[in-house]
Amino acid sequence: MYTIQTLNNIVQCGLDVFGNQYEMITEGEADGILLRSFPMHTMELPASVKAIARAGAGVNNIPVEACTEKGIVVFNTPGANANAVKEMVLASLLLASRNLWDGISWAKSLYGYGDIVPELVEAGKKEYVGNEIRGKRLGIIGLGAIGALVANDALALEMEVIGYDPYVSVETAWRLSRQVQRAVNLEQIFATCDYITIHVPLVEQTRGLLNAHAFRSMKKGVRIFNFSRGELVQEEDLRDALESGIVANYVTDFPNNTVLGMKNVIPIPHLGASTYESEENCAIMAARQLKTYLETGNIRNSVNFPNVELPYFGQKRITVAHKNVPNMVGQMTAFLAEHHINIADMINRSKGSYAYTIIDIDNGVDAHIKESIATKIKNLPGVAAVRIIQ
Ligand SMILES: NC(=O)C1=CN([C@@H]2O[C@H](COP(=O)(O)OP(=O)(O)OC[C@H]3O[C@@H](n4cnc5c(N)ncnc54)[C@H](O)[C@@H]3O)[C@@H](O)[C@H]2O)C=CC1
Ligand SMILES: O=C(O)CCC(=O)C(=O)O
Repeated sequence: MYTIQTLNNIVQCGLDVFGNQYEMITEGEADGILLRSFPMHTMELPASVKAIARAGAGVNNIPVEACTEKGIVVFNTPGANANAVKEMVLASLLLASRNLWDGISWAKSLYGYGDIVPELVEAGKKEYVGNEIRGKRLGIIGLGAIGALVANDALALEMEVIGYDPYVSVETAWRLSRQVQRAVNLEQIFATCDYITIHVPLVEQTRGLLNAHAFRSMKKGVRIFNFSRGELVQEEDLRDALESGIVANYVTDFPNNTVLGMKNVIPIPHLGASTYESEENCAIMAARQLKTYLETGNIRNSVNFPNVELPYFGQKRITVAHKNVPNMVGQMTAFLAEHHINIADMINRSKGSYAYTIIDIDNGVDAHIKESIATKIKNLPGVAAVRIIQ
């Protein structure tokens, strides 16, 4: 029996993945945590927690580094909500270009004028003339799951597309149309684009990516779209750029009180991933990854540990989350050798400064011996967490 704590509303089809061997709780000690945008940074993590699954892409709401040190595996759901965000970006391109936000607000304000409303509409519509997006240049910062989808569809809308992503993955590169131009630096995007959309994670390196320096390099009248995270944009610098007209519109999925007070901001209440389809995709994927990890120790789509999969058929298994330093595996297997325990299968993978090892042992080993070996491994310097799965 495992316990899962949910920190946000998770759609039922995701919860159904767990089945009757799981207890779902909203408070208390759990083996796994399932969440969306709940801010976990100030939360006390019980020692019982083995894994955290984010039903979504961004993990800036989770204390990933602290989790890694404790051997807690953090998962996200890459690509599961990318189409939802892409569609929102496409809608926003038109929303901002055609002055739809102001035009619709004005049209609604005509309620009560009676029969002259059509006349007022025709007389007033000249205030809301916009631009077409065909032939305009779109700059995409971050060509991951979302950025790549936006790039390909913007080409289909006959935009010229240029992307910047120094870390683009091979899979994404394969999915990208060859017509997407490659920027070698951000300046190339800033200096030449009519529209700029950001699709990068919020990390220290990207915080304040759009700042005074960036705005100064941009074409006057550029329209900016932020469906990634509010903190990627330096707010006070944005205010100046909006006031001076360098930025014609800022469409953001992350409104706060400061940004709401700025002119030409189009605020959207974090609806990028809010489609029934994407909520289901994310919840199911997150739940499956969490369940698989708890039951088999196999890791798929973790942001802090490597992908590690060894087929599991109910055999005895030891899993170890540890630092990526020499002789870790040697020391672990030495403990098994001391007790004459045969290793049936084994795998070790690393990701950055951490690694993860799965050791399958022959059946028939006494429980107390397994516990004693697990304790010895746990006490090795550099080991963050040990589990025995049986
Ligand atoms: N508004 C919403 O509801 C949603 C927001 N998001 C946000 O969008 C972000 C991106 O999501 P995905 O495309 O699914 O993630 P992803 O991980 O597939 O793509 C991110 C891309 O950014 C690139 N990158 C990282 N640092 C960069 C830098 N300094 N300069 C240029 N490129 C850089 C990476 O190489 C990667 O290709 C998420 O981290 C999240 O914050 C994601 C889903 C929903
Ligand atoms: O769960 C949500 O609606 C937010 C999605 C999001 O921001 C993400 O996946 O990074």
